[in-house]
Amino acid sequence: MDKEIEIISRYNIRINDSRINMESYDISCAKNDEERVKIALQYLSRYENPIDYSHKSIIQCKSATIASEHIEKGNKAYQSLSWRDSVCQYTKAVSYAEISSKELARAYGNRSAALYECGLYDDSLIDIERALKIGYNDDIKAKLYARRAKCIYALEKKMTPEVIKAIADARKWLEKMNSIKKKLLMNILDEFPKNLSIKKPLTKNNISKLIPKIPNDNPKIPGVSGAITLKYSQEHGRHVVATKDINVGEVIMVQKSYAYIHNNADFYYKYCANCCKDVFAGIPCHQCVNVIYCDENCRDEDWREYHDIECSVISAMIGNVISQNLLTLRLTVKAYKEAGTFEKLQENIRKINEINDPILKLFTNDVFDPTKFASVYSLWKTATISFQDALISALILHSLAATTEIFGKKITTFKQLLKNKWAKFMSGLIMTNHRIISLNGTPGAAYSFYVNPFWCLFNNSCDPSTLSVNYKNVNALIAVQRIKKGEQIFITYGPEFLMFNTNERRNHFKKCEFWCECVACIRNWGPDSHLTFPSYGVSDLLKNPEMGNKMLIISNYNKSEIFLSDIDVKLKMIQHIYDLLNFFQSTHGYPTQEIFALRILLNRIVLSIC
Ligand SMILES: C[S@@+](CC[C@H](N)C(=O)[O-])C[C@H]1O[C@@H](n2cnc3c(N)ncnc32)[C@H](O)[C@@H]1O
Repeated sequence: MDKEIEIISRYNIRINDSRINMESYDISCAKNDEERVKIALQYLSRYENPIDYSHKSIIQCKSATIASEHIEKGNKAYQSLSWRDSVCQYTKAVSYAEISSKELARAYGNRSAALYECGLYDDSLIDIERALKIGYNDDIKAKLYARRAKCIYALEKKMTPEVIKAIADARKWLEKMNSIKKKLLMNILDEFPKNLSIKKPLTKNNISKLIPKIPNDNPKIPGVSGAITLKYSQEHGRHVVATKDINVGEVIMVQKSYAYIHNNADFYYKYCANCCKDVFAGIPCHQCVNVIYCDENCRDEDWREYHDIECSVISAMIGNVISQNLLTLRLTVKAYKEAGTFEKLQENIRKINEINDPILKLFTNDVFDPTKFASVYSLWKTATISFQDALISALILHSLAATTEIFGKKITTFKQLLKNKWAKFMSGLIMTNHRIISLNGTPGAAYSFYVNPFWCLFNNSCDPSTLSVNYKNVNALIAVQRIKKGEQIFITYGPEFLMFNTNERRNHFKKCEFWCECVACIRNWGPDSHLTFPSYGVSDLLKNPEMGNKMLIISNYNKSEIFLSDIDVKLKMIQHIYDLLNFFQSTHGYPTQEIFALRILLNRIVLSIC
C-alpha cells in the first residue's frame, strides 16, 4: 500500500502528518458539503490502489486461533483469581470464535466457571446451557453439570429436584473424565452441598440509581419535564426556558442519546452494543468480532436498527479511527435506515431544509422525537471547515462503499465513488453529520461518545442551573438552582467557575467557536469567587428545626469518608442537599456562600458515584 494512503487509513484521520499537504487543497470555492467531499475524493483518486478492506490485516474476522488465545488468557486470569478479567477474556473468545464451533462451546463453558466465582449464578447457568447446546467436550461435561447443580443451589439455597437432577447428570458423564479429575469431582458430588463456597452476588453498577424516573408530562417533548419549553431569540439562539417555577432536585430531562458508542476495545466486550447494559454473559454478532449483546433480542434489535450495515464498516474502521468518526457513521446509517431508501432520505432532508423556523425543524409529526434524524440533523450550524474534514468524510464514505452493498455493489475505488449518484449524495450527508458531531458530540465516561439532540439545545453557563448525570446512553438533568417561570435553564459544557477562571473557560469555548456570555463570565467569577458571596450563617436554620437537623447530618457526613459510604446513604445525602438548597435560596436569594458550600459537597458525592 502506498505510504501516504496507509497514513490516511491508519490515522483516519488525525492527519497532521507533514507528508500530506492539507493547505494546498482549497475547499472554500465549494458551494456545499457534497462539493467539498468531491474535492477530497479527487485528491484521493490519484491512488490506483486504495485501502483494501478485504485484507485480513485491516479487518478483524472470526478466528479459531484468536479465540483460543483469549481462552488461554482467560484461563490464566482465572488461575490467578482475577474473575472479572477472565470473564472479559472469555467474552473476547466468544466474539472471535466461529459460530457453533468447539472454541465457542469452550469459551461459554469456561466463562460459566468465572461467572460462578463472581457470584453471577444466573449468568453462569445461561452459559452452561449454551455450552451444552453447542456441544461441550464429553470428557469435561460432568463439570458443567456439577456447576449447574452448584448455581441452582446457590440461588435456591436448598436441594431442589433440579439440583438433584444436575448431580445425577454429572455422575453420568464421570466415566468420560480422566481418573484424577474424576476422583476430585466425585468427592464434590458425594459431599454436595457440603464444602460449597457460595459468594455474595457481584453488585452491578450503582450509578443507575442516580438516574431519576423519566418525566412523562411533556406531550411535545418525550422524556422532558412539562415545566420547560424550547424558545428561539436573536440573542440566545435556541434555548430552554421554564414554563413554571422549578425547585432544586426536580427532573428536567431523562432521555436516551440518539447515538452512543464506547470507543475502547475492552468496553465492546463489557457493555451490550444495543442497550448498553453491563453484560457478563454476552453473545456475539454472527459476523463481526466488535460487539457483544445481552441476548438474542438485543442482537436482533441492533441488527434491524443499524448493525446490518455497520457490521462490516466498523470492522474496517475500528482501530483506525477516532470515536467521532464512528459516531458520524452511526448518524448516517441511522438516517438511511429511518428513511428506508436513498430517494426517501433525500426527500426527508429536503423537507427539513425547507423549514425556516429553527425550532419546528427539529420536530417530526409535531413532536420533538429524539429517536428521529430530524432532531439531530437540525442541530447543524455553520462553522469553520477544513480540507481535513472533507477528507475524513471521503474516507468514511469509502469505508461504507467498499465494505457494504448499500450502493448496489461494493465500490472500492475513489474514482468510481465520484461517478455514483447516491454515493455523491451520501458524501454530503456524511460531511454534514461530521460537522454535527464535531460541535454536538459529547464525550461521556469511559471513552464513550454520544449525541443527545435535546441536551444540545441548552445554552452553557459556567454556573449551571442543572446537574448532568449520564449513565452510558441515558442523559439526565436535575435542577440545582430554583428556576423561576420564564427564566432560561442552563447546562454546563464542561468548565465551571468553581474550577476555572474566566479566561480559561472562554479559551476552552473558542474551539466550539463561541464567546461565553454566561453570568459567571460576565461577572468574572473564578474558583474563589464563591467565598466573596454574601453569607447568612446558619441563624435561620435555628428557626427551622427540620432544616437545622438536615444541615447537622450533612455537616457530619462532609467530615466522613464520602467515597466509602453506601450508595443509599449518598442518595439520602443528595436529597438533604436539594432540600437545603431550596431552603437557602428561598430565604436568602442567590448566590450565597452557604449554597456553594452545599454545591461543592453535592459535586463530590455525585463524582464518588460516577
Ligand atoms: C449546543 S448549542 C446550544 C443551542 C444553540 N443556542 C442553538 O441555537 O442551537 C451551542 C451554541 O449555542 C451558543 N451558546 C451556548 N451557550 C452560550 C453562552 N454561554 N454564551 C454564548 N453563546 C452560547 C453558541 O453559539 C454555541 O456554539
